[in-house]
Amino acid sequence: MVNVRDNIRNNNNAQPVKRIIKPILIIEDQDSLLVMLKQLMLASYDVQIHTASNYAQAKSCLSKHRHEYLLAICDLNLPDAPKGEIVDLLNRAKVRMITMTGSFGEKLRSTMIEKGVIDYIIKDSINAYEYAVELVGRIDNNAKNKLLLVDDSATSRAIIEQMLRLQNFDVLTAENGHQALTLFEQTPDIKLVLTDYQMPEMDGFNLTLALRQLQPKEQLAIIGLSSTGNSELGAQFIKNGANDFLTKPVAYEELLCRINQNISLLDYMEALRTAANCDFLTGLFNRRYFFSTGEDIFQAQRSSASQIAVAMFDIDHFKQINDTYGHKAGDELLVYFAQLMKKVFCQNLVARIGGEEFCVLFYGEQFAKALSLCQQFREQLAQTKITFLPQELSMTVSIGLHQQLEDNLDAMLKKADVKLYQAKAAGRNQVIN
Ligand SMILES: Nc1nc2c(ncn2[C@@H]2O[C@H](COP(=O)(O)OP(=O)(O)OP(=O)(O)O)[C@@H](O)[C@H]2O)c(=O)[nH]1
Repeated sequence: MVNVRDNIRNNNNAQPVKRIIKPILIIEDQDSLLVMLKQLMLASYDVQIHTASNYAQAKSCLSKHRHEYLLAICDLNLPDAPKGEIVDLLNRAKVRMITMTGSFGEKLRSTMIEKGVIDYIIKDSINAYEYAVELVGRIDNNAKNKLLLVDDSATSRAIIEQMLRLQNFDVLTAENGHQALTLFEQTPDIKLVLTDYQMPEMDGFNLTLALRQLQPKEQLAIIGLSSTGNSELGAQFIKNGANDFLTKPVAYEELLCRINQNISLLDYMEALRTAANCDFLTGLFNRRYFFSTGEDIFQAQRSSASQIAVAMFDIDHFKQINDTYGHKAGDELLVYFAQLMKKVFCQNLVARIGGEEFCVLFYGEQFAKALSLCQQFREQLAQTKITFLPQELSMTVSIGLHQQLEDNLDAMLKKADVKLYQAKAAGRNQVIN
């Protein structure tokens, strides 16, 4: 649990407000603290907050809403329940809780863990409240993270699963490596695998090796579980491709710290990948990604004697749109344009390769649809009115489509570019192929 240090943090109010769908219950008898916590929560999240100043009010809230709450943040000592009875009440209502108290003691700490609280926070500074607010966001976010727990011991599996569910993770379980692999292949969005070593059919090392064939360390975290007294095992797990390891029996706080750290690292890597490969304004792939991935697709299609087509798109008179309505309006139109591209060309490689220039690579079964999809996109765009108050704006696009295979992707793009300029010269708002 956390003993929060008293250092002053910069409050960055520029951060966007995150929406939390399920309401939160705050139980606190001191009005000033209740108001402060509520304000901190509302500054960070768009969330509905219910409040209670004592045990009786909390009971009344739970009787009406207990199935709805994401969690409760509760003061342990309430005027009408001074011995922490609120924890049992929340447990009976099956509502997850973060407890807050003015004192810290080892006995209290272990009691809180035994009673299944998410976290136990000492109210010693503003940081404690900020930590609680941050934790709420993480718990809400955890529902989006799929974890696979692999252990042949039903008891150990049940204990760890309960710890993970307490933190709101989406948990899948398997009894051995084979089962885990099958589940993983059916559920590609699993983010983290927690695996025991000794299991029948396929052990943790072989599972780790097999998973690494499917996903690299930057996209899937694997944490090995090794038994106490076998220090070799941890190192072997890492050598076989695991990101981390833990000793069994697993301590709740250590498990969560390791999982959170590994997930944060994956999220960070994902953000870096997005920043490197995607255009900031539209979210489409950028020029660099288009050329590297496009070249791989080109070579694969060529070696299998498959056909491939490339289309270049350029918005008509875009400078005029910027000059008349401003750069912000221009940006909005670019975002709309990109969204429509994602929708119409969803099965193809789409990228923004310049200011108002976009590219699509058609391959596989999509090759035959290239011309009709380009026509459909051009027509739909021309018919759309985009609201940019107080005006309604519209735009058209010229498209050059090249469908004959050339020596390389670059040569195909050059041919598509020539056709694009023919489309511009012929009066714009048309596809030349
Ligand atoms: N708003 C906005 N404008 C951009 C962005 N990137 C490029 N542009 C603008 O796109 C315009 C492109 O203008 P031109 O190359 O002259 O072409 P055009 O006006 O579209 O004319 P044609 O292509 O001949 O139909 C320029 O005014 C750029 O400033 C961007 O990210 N946002």
